[in-house]
Amino acid sequence: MAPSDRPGYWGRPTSTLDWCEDNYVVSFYIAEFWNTVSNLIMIIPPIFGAIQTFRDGMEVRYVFAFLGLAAVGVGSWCFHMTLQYEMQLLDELPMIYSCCVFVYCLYECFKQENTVHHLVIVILFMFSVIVTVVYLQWKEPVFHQVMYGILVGCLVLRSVFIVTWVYPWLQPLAYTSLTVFLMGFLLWNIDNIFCDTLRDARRKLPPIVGAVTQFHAWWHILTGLGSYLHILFSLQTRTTYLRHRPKVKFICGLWPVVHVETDKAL
Ligand SMILES: CCCCCCCC/C=C\CCCCCCCC(=O)N[C@@H](CO)[C@H](O)/C=C/CCCCCCCCCCCCC
Ligand SMILES: [Zn+2]
Repeated sequence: MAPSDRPGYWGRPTSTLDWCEDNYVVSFYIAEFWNTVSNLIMIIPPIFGAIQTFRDGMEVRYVFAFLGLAAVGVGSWCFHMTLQYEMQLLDELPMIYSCCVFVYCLYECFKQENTVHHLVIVILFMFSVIVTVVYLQWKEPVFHQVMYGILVGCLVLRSVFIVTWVYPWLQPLAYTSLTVFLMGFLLWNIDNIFCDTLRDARRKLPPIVGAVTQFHAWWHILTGLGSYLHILFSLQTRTTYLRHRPKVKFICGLWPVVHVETDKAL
């Protein structure tokens, strides 16, 4: 049966990008199976992070940071499942918006509690609007990638400043986040550059190799983890500055969360 006749087929791909994973191979209902399910790491932990942050009475910007990451995960799930252009926007535009929230959190971490810096908000809002309008007109993925890269570069510079000059003891968390993120970026590039070789290898080798060599899926996992750790770093910086005595705990001895004691904790 041709893919277009199968139940669950979402229609001819209309996205401007189609990744290296072969389409509709694992499931009739999911165009890129591994690229889709790997988004769970970007959805589930940040939701718990948002709940914990809300319960601890922390500033709402950190709840938005966690929810922004979860929104990227949901958008990315929809995109890889369908390969439809509208879903691609649901994946890529929230990457810009949530990164702007991260930038705001990290550049405003040494300000009085619950103060709002309107100028920074206006600048980041204008940046988001301009990127959105230009990208809707000029459907060039490299434009989106460069804009996203600029925001990540701002986060890296600010993180390095904080752990060099203010809180050196946060270096392990900051550099783990950065290393994990950059490893993901390396695999994202390998997946794009060596796609033909990877596809050939997958066809000749056992199916398990096909699953573990989906480097775009690994990019989701590593960038999801790196971004989550980045929010923890940002939260740790902020709560240390506010003298809220943050504690990093490991759920099941494995998964890191920041617990904070504030007067507003529920
Ligand atoms: C100091 C640590 C920095 C951590 C920064 C974390 C910022 C995270 C912000 C938002 C979360 C986004 C999570 C990424 C989800 C990816 C979803 C995805 O795969 N989307 C694709 C479509 O499926 C989309 O087309 C992919 C775009 C990839 C763009 C890659 C550009 C990366 C640029 C990295 C530049 C590094 C600069 C380093 C400077 C020293
Ligand atoms: Zn993706």
